[in-house]
Amino acid sequence: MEKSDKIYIAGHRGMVGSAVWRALEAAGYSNLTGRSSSELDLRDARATSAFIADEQPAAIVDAAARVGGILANSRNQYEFLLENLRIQNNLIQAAHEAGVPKFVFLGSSCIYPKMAEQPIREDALLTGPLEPTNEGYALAKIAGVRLIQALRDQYNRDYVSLMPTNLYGPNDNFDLETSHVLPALIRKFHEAKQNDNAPVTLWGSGSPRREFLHVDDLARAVVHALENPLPDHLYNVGTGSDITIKELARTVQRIVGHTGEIRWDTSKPDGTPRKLLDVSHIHALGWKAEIGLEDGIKRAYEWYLENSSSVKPQ
Ligand SMILES: NC(=O)c1ccc[n+]([C@@H]2O[C@H](COP(=O)([O-])OP(=O)(O)OC[C@H]3O[C@@H](n4cnc5c(N)ncnc54)[C@H](OP(=O)(O)O)[C@@H]3O)[C@@H](O)[C@H]2O)c1
Ligand SMILES: C[C@@H]1O[C@H](OP(=O)(O)OP(=O)(O)OC[C@H]2O[C@@H](n3cnc4c(=O)[nH]c(N)nc43)[C@H](O)[C@@H]2O)[C@@H](O)[C@H](O)[C@@H]1O
Repeated sequence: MEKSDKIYIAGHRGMVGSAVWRALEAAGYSNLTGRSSSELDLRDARATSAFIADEQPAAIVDAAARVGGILANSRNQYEFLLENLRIQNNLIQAAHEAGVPKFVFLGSSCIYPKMAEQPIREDALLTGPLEPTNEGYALAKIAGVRLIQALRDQYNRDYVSLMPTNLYGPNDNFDLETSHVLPALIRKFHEAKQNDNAPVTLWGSGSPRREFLHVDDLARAVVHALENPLPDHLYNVGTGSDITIKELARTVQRIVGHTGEIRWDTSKPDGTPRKLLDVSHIHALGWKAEIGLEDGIKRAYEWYLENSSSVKPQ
C-alpha cells in the first residue's frame, strides 16, 4: 500500500472503524474516507455499488455491521442475520465488481462451534453446532468468510477475513440493554459507586470465560493485513488468554473503586462457556497484542469518564 492510497473504512464512526481510522492515520495514510449509515446505507446494494465504483478505493476495511452483546443478539436474531448479510454481501460484491485490490472483512470469534476445542484454531470453522444466543450473527459472518475465501480461490483476490475476539475501547457502546459485557461493567460499577456503592447486578452465572482485546490492538492487526500479503484467507485476532466473567467483574470493580455487593441474575444467558482463540497464525505474521487487560480497562474507564456525558441515561 502507498501512503496516499485511498482507503474506505465502512463503519468509520463505530468502535472498530474509528480505531482503524486512528491507526491508519498514525501510520501515515492520508487519504481515508468514510460515510455514516445515514449518508450511505450499506443495506442498499445499488447505492453501495455506485459509491464504490465512483470512489475506486485501493482498499476497503469492512467494520460496518449490526453489533451487540448477548441479549441484543439473542432477542434480534432476524435483524442480526439479515442486516449483516446485506451489508457484507453488498460491500464484498461492490469491491469485486469494481476490482478493488484489497479488502479486510471483520467477523467475530462466535463463528466457531460452541464446543470447539480450546484454544480455537481457524480450521474449527463449520465443525459443529453454533452457540444459540448469537447464531444469526454468526451465520452471517460465516457467509462473509466463505465469500472472501471464494473470491481468493476463484478470482485471485487479495482479500482476507480477520476474526477478533471480544473487543473493548474508545467509542464502545455503553447502552446497558445492547452492549457487550466490558462496557456494561464499567458503567454499572461507576454508577453504583456514585450511588453510595449500591449493589451491582450482572448477568448469568459469571462462570463463562472470555478473551478481551483492546480495539487499538485489533486496529494494528488491520493495518498489518493491509500492508502485507497474507497466505491464508482467515486469521484469528486475540490475546491468547482469557478470564472468567467473575474475575473480570472483580477487576473492573477494583479499577472503578466500587466497594458494594455483586449479584448475579441467572435468568440472563451465559452464552458459550469459553471461546479462547488460537492466535499462532497471526503471531507468525508478526502481529501480537500489546495492551494488557488491566491497562486496557484503565484506559477504557478513563475514556468513559471523559465521555460519559454523551452516554444516554437509562
Ligand atoms: N465489539 C466487539 O466486541 C466485536 C468483537 C468482534 C468483532 N467485532 C466486529 O467489528 C465490526 C465493528 O464492530 P463495532 O464494535 O465497531 O460496532 P459499532 O461500534 O456498533 O459500529 C458499527 C458501525 O457500523 C455502521 N453501520 C451499521 N449499519 C450500517 C448500515 N446499514 N449502513 C452503513 N453503516 C452501517 C455504523 O454506522 P453509523 O455509526 O454511521 O450508524 C457503525 O459505525 C463488526 O463487524 C463486528 O463483527 C466487534
Ligand atoms: C463479541 C460478541 O460477543 C457476544 O457474545 P458474548 O461474548 O456472550 O457477549 P457479551 O454480551 O459480552 O457477554 C459475555 C458474558 O458476560 C455476561 N455478562 C454479565 N453481566 C453482563 C452485562 O451486564 N452485560 C452483558 N452484555 N453481559 C454480561 C454474559 O451473560 C455473558 O456470559 C455475541 O453475542 C456476539 O455475537 C459477538 O460475538
